[in-house]
Amino acid sequence: MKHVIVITGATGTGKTTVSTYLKSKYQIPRIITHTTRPKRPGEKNGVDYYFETPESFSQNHYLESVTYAGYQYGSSFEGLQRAFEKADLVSIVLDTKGAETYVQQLKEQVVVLFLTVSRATTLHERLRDRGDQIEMIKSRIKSKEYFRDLFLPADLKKVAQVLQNDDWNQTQDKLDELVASLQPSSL
Ligand SMILES: Nc1nc2c(ncn2[C@@H]2O[C@H](COP(=O)(O)OP(=O)(O)O)[C@@H](O)[C@H]2O)c(=O)[nH]1
Ligand SMILES: Nc1ncnc2c1ncn2[C@@H]1O[C@H](COP(=O)(O)OP(=O)(O)O)[C@@H](O)[C@H]1O
Repeated sequence: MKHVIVITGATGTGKTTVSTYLKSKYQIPRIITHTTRPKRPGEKNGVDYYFETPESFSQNHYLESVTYAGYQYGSSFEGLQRAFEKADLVSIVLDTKGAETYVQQLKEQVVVLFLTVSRATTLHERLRDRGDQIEMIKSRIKSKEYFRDLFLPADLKKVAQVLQNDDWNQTQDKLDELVASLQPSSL
């Protein structure tokens, strides 16, 4: 059976870093999602996201879509299919609302990884160090979606694995264990 690792949690907890690690170490492709958010420096269309206008965003077929801090984000059926053509185990980075929908839609095909850090102020520092514009950081951390995603939603408690991403070396060890548990012989 094909599986999707859904990586979720608040902005700055390390979701993209985790998906990049899974891709580079284990060739686990990431489902590329669509957004109307402006590109950050260094981001590439078709690699980090499919960057859309509000008009082009509405043309795709979504398994789920959300508004997050004023921009639209959505994961298309085509994106999921493209990733499954490459591998039986793939990942996707979603807000917690998207993670809930993925669990409802794909059920036991989904493995949820909820990322946290022990101090929320660490997240602000990470966003600044990542090079996000100060105005973007301010509006992001004021958004209700940012606050919501600091906590694991009740309906994901039974299915999610919580990963505290304070120390990157420890996180890598935990990811290595997770991937080993998902190898075909263990499933
Ligand atoms: N539900 C849903 N969330 C998404 C999708 N694509 C990205 N996200 C989430 O949208 C939020 C904002 O993403 P982004 O602007 O890239 O900020 P970042 O989390 O700071 O890197 C994050 O929680 C992402 O995980 C999607 O297709 N669907
Ligand atoms: N364990 C960690 N320790 C220190 N910095 C980290 C750690 N994990 C990720 N980062 C850094 O924090 C920033 C935010 O990570 P990112 O993966 O972009 O988060 P998200 O996708 O959840 O918004 C990036 O600059 C990343 O390199």
